[in-house]
Amino acid sequence: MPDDITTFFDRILDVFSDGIYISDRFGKTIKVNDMYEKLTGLKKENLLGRYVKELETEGVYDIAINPLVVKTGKPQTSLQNTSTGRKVILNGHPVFDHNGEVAYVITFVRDVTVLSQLKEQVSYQAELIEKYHREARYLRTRNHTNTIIENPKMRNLMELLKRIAVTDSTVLILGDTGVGKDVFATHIHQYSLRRDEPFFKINCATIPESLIESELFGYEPGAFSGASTKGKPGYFEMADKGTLFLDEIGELPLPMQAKLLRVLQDQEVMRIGSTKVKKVDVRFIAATNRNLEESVQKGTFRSDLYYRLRVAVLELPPLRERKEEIIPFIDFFLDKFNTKYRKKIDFSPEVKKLLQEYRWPGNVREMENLIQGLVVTQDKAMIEIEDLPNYLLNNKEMQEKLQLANVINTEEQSLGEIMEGFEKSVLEKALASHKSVAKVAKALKVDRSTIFRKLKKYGIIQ
Ligand SMILES: Nc1ncnc2c1ncn2[C@@H]1O[C@H](COP(=O)(O)OP(=O)(O)OP(=O)(O)O)[C@@H](O)[C@H]1O
Repeated sequence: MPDDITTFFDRILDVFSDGIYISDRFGKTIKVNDMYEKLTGLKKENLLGRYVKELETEGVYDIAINPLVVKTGKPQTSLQNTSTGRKVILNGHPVFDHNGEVAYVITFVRDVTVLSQLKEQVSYQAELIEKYHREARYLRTRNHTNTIIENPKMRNLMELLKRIAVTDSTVLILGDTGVGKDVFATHIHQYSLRRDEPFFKINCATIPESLIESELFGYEPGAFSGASTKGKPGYFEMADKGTLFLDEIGELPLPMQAKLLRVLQDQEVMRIGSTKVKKVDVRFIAATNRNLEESVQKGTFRSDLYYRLRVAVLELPPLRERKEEIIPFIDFFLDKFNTKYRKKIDFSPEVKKLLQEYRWPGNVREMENLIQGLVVTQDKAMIEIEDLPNYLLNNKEMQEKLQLANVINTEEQSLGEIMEGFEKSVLEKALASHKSVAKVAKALKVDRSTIFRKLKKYGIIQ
């Protein structure tokens, strides 16, 4: 007996490479082709005669578009997750009766599991690229110095650094601007077990307050107006397995301090606009030139965060308190910039002496900039005091030190000559402030005739 048209119709449907699902205007399943079974893992006999709403309620699939097609009379598209874990794209079209009413809905179903996996992979790769971009950007801005100048005073600090580095604990680095907090943070990472993992730095003072949260936590696509449609991982996620250096932590706004504390404690982050919590494994190093204890008292820094951060503290003294490091630093930077600019410039002993006496309010950074400036701008082989920028010489304290530096010249003078020079400079200073021989004698507890004789001897009075 020849097959009837209905049987043929079924076979025709089975030829399609898309899944086909036909329901009537009430949502009752009328026809399902072979490909639909294959894509969804659902059997025809379990679907035919069943209502799509029922199937949706039972969780056979998560979304049905048929009711919307019936309601609007217009084609609809949607993404459906089937109970077998596949992702399919649905294209539902209305089929009208002679009254113009929707009689059937025919839905074409296409498997996009691979496509969506690819999409996920592409967005994962995009995140990786972003991460490497940021890392490269940071490395480019870093000075390529791996040297930490070590001398007996710094050795204790270096030993502490190495001991702390391997413990994986949070570190707080304290010190004035330019003392080398950044350099020390990098070294902690390099001496740690995470040395082959990423190292990121974020400066809490330079990121606008409104952006700090999204920079740290990242965001989901379209999480807020102005957010990228792709979404973005934050520094906490990007530094996963590695180290995150939070510079100028004292400038972090209070609401962010609370959120940071939670991350430090739980090692969990949630992107803005997401409901998913992500575990991260980050070692934190924080640095500040602020007195955090004072900030805690003033209420601008959370005490719980402060105590959580100060598990291990590295306190870097200002350069003026590390005097024995000044000459090694001068030699280090001279060598660095002479090599860089192909020059052979040196400093005279007087210049070196003067730089040892200088206060260095900008610490190592100030010295680095000074030496770079001199190497770049000077042509002579030996830099003398008069070649130094005025600000170094123009303050009273420096003038006095300079005077003293000129008095003490151990290379060419005997002890007697040095002492005489010193005595002369003390007497000049005393006479300038006390104005009379009698007062100088009284202040220095020496009789008047001795003072008078010495003032004459040194030519201070006639
Ligand atoms: N021990 C060191 N050896 C070599 N270079 C150093 C050392 N310490 C600091 N420097 C150099 O001095 C400059 C300032 O250092 P760094 O940026 O680490 O200071 P900082 O304390 O982090 O400053 P800020 O508080 O302003 O961020 C850098 O160019 C750095 O390379």
